[in-house]
Amino acid sequence: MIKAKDVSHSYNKDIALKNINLEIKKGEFISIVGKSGSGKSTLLSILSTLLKPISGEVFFENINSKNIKDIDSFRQKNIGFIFQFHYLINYLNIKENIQIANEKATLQEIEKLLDLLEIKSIINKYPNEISGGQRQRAAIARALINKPKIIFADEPTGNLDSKNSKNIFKIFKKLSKKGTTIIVATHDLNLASKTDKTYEVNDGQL
Ligand SMILES: Nc1ncnc2c1ncn2[C@@H]1O[C@H](COP(=O)(O)OP(=O)(O)OP(=O)(O)O)[C@@H](O)[C@H]1O
Repeated sequence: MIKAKDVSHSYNKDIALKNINLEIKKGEFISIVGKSGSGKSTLLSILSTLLKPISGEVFFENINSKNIKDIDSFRQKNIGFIFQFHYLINYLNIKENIQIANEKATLQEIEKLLDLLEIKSIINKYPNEISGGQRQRAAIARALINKPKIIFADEPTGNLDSKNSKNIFKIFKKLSKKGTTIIVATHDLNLASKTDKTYEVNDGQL
């Protein structure tokens, strides 16, 4: 489903990634670990096509990411993003925050998703009225409303305690069992051990 071929990247003259080769299959739940500055976020940004590598290629179902038009449309339809900070909009309630990602989403679809994430009761609450774990789950709901085939999550539990972090990984596991491909960068080796496969980035090498 996702393939990286000889991917290297540098910022100015600093090499961030060296010759990465990687293949991720449909429905796999993958973690990327490594110490701070090792290149996890850079790899995630390149794999998700948000960042163009200096050299090498990334493919999604055989679409080369160099094919900007096709890849933009693929990204829009098929990829969901979750970040360390939730980026919910404070003056919108949770339902409205989710509708921002998909204005055609029905109340029934939103409720079903919130039910899956066990936060149905907060649908009319505002981000500053709920807990950090609930906010992150709401951000996951927003990423899921378009039914993405692939989810990229960069340190999604970075702001959460261990109980909430474990819950988020349980949700990812559930989604991957239903066929969603999930790629998570984390510094938490315990959480990484819950995924199907873990890759370590060390000084830009996999
Ligand atoms: N926008 C940028 N400009 C210049 N250098 C950058 C930029 N982003 C990352 N780097 C450098 O690239 C290397 C890899 O950074 P990256 O953010 O991918 O690591 P990381 O493993 O995600 O780190 P962390 O766990 O701290 O988020 C580091 O040396 C970093 O300083």
